[in-house]
Amino acid sequence: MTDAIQKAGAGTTTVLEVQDLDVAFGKHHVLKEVSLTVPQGRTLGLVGESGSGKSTLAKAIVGLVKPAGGRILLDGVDLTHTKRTVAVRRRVQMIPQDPYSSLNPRMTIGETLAEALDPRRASVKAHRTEIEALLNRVALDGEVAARHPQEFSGGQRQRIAVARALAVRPALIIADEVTSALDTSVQAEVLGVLRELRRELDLTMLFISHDLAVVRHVCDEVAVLKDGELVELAARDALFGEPRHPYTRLLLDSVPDGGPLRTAG
Ligand SMILES: Nc1ncnc2c1ncn2[C@@H]1O[C@H](COP(=O)(O)OP(=O)(O)OP(=O)(O)O)[C@@H](O)[C@H]1O
Repeated sequence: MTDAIQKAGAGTTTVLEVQDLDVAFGKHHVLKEVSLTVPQGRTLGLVGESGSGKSTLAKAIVGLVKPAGGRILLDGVDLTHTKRTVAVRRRVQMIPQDPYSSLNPRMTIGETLAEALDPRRASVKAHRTEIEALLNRVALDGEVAARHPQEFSGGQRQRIAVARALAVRPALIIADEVTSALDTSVQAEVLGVLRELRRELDLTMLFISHDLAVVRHVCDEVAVLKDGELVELAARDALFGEPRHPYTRLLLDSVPDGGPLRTAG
């Protein structure tokens, strides 16, 4: 870590704590001693060029990638040394990038949400009220529960994916490029829903995006990854107003309006 990194959220409960995380694929060292925290009710943005390691960090947190070193703590429990039981996996919910492949096409929206609410008793009938409330939370009508994912637009599917993540009542939501497959107007619709939910439900979120404008719109703090190293972590306004690390300044200079980042390669 460099001295450009400011500790965020002092004095609040920490939900996610990543300590000196190392991930390697063979000889390729993809994450190098990454440390960050996400306090309760806050959204941390994670930005960086393509290949900087953003998705790898998300995968390590949900247990899809095994770290070579360091620790990941969720509500103080060390996930790197804990068996990923169903109960542990439910504590972190990922909203993936692709709304077209993330929902099971054979299940109705109601069945998908019922399963997320209660895997042991995934009955739409038993959970009808909660399902309707979840759909309303993401600005959808309760009657969509009877329909299948392929009947919806990309933005609607992404809102359904948000509802499914909420249904699990996770400690942490990881949103990995949730708007990058969507048109700009639809992006705004999904981001509006997320902002509203954060306020109403006190959600704790790691929000991964290569799009600085989106991050500025949604996040409280922002972490900058460069070639697997965390070079800066600061409150949103500080990062956008007075970036301390030269690489952050470079990223901001390359997009004066805060628009999408240019990617490497
Ligand atoms: N399973 C894997 N095996 C080998 N290398 C991998 C694997 N997954 C990722 N990598 C490599 O790790 C590096 C970081 O990839 P990662 O997907 O985490 O970057 P990213 O910042 O999320 O990029 P993007 O914005 O393009 O999704 C890349 O060089 C990638 O090729």
